[in-house]
Amino acid sequence: KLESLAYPESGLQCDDHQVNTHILSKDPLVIYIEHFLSPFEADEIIRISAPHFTPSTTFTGGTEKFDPSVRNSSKAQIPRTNLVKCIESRAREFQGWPRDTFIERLWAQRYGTGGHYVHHYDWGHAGGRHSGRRDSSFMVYLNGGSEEELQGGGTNFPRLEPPKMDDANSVEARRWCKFIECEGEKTVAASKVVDGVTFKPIKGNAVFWQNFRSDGSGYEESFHAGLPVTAGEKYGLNIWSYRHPGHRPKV
Ligand SMILES: O=C(O)CCC(=O)C(=O)O
Ligand SMILES: [Fe+2]
Repeated sequence: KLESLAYPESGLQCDDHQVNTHILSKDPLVIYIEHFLSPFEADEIIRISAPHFTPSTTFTGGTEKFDPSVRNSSKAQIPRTNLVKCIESRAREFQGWPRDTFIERLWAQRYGTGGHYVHHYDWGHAGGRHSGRRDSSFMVYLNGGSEEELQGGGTNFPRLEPPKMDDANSVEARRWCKFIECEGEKTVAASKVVDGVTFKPIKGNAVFWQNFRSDGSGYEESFHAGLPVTAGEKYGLNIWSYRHPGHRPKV
């Protein structure tokens, strides 16, 4: 992991950027972020990633494998343009510039119809002889929001408790059902019904969550999946924050 960190650049100039945050859970911290990227930024990430896509792999017991039954998508390491560096910087700022924590080089992901990523943790190698850990994750949606463009492909957390909603007309339901799948929606019927909370892929929006407690133990609630895309194509952006106490960039 240490080889693939994107160190912040001093003197980087970025425009101010505003997001809307919706807290789904405080422990673990899980936040749905509206407008994490502007539509222009989302399009630009897709454009500069396009030449770099290769089949996605997974790691089991230290070996890299391509297994479409586990993860069926393509991934691209994104070139570090100024726009990308500003998004890295935004992701650090969002978390309060945590100590000893670095953004990993950004990856774009593309799922075709039928593409998916089964339930997993983003923990990577934690503990043992590895003293670093993938502390937090952002899943940023680069497209989606209309049925013509994309159906299915939500990000599901089976162990998170859905927000309390007394009825479909409550303040909570009217707020949340824009961003998570609610009972009776077509989107749920299109894939199979799954437990927990499923965030909708909507262009520019993101889900942020914490993978570890401060004592270093992993959150079981951070277990998640990219549900199958049932129509169209889905583009996502992964932003992982790697915490490694004592690590400093080489100068
Ligand atoms: O595509 C998604 O919604 C989730 C992707 C994911 O979990 C990952 O890339 O680690
Ligand atoms: Fe993941």
